[in-house]
Amino acid sequence: MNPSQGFAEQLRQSCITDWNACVQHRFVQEIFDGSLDDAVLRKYLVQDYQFINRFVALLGAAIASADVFAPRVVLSQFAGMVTSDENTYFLRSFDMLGVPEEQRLTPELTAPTKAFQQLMHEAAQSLNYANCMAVLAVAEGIYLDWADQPAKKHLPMPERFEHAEWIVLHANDFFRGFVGWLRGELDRIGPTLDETQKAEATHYFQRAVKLERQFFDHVYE
Ligand SMILES: Cc1ncc(CO)c(N)n1
Repeated sequence: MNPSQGFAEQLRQSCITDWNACVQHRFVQEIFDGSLDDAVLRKYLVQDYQFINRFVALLGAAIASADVFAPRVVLSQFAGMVTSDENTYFLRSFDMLGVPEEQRLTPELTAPTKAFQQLMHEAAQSLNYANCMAVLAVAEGIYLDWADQPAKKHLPMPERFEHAEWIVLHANDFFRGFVGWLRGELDRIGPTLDETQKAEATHYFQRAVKLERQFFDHVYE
């Protein structure tokens, strides 16, 4: 690892192949050009709603384990967005795609969804701020990087809200600010960690990046 980079960028560089595979994924190409198959989108959203469930619990653990008040405020405001605008996006998309109640609440979980839930559960249970922030920085950092990429900036938005809104939820000033803040927090806490804690947070980060890639891949299987 290159110590002249901050902790956040060192972590990202340590899994750059999988990170970039997510940013350039077929799912991303197809959501931007509106060609995403409804069956693929439906599988993705049904599984992702179960991801979000644990993700909000992980935000709670990060709020609980933060060292000072300021990060609790930022994380709480982000939790507010996920449980309002983002939650209603899922519900409106489920309505549009005709997803029944049982698929919204208790679908059969796929292997990547289960593994991601397990990872977030472990990070939350550790009640260790660095571990929680490592997983959050992956989940939100990859989503910012695919949704907000310069190459896509001048494309017209896809027509359907199920496509367009999923992009805009991850490419707006609030989200940019939040992800920049997450990266800054990792840079702030990285140098305070001993080698054991640093290795643990790194492991969480790397597992999360692998799972992000598997999650995108598996909606096409
Ligand atoms: C799998 C996955 N990773 C990250 C995000 C962004 O919150 C999401 N919605 N789903």
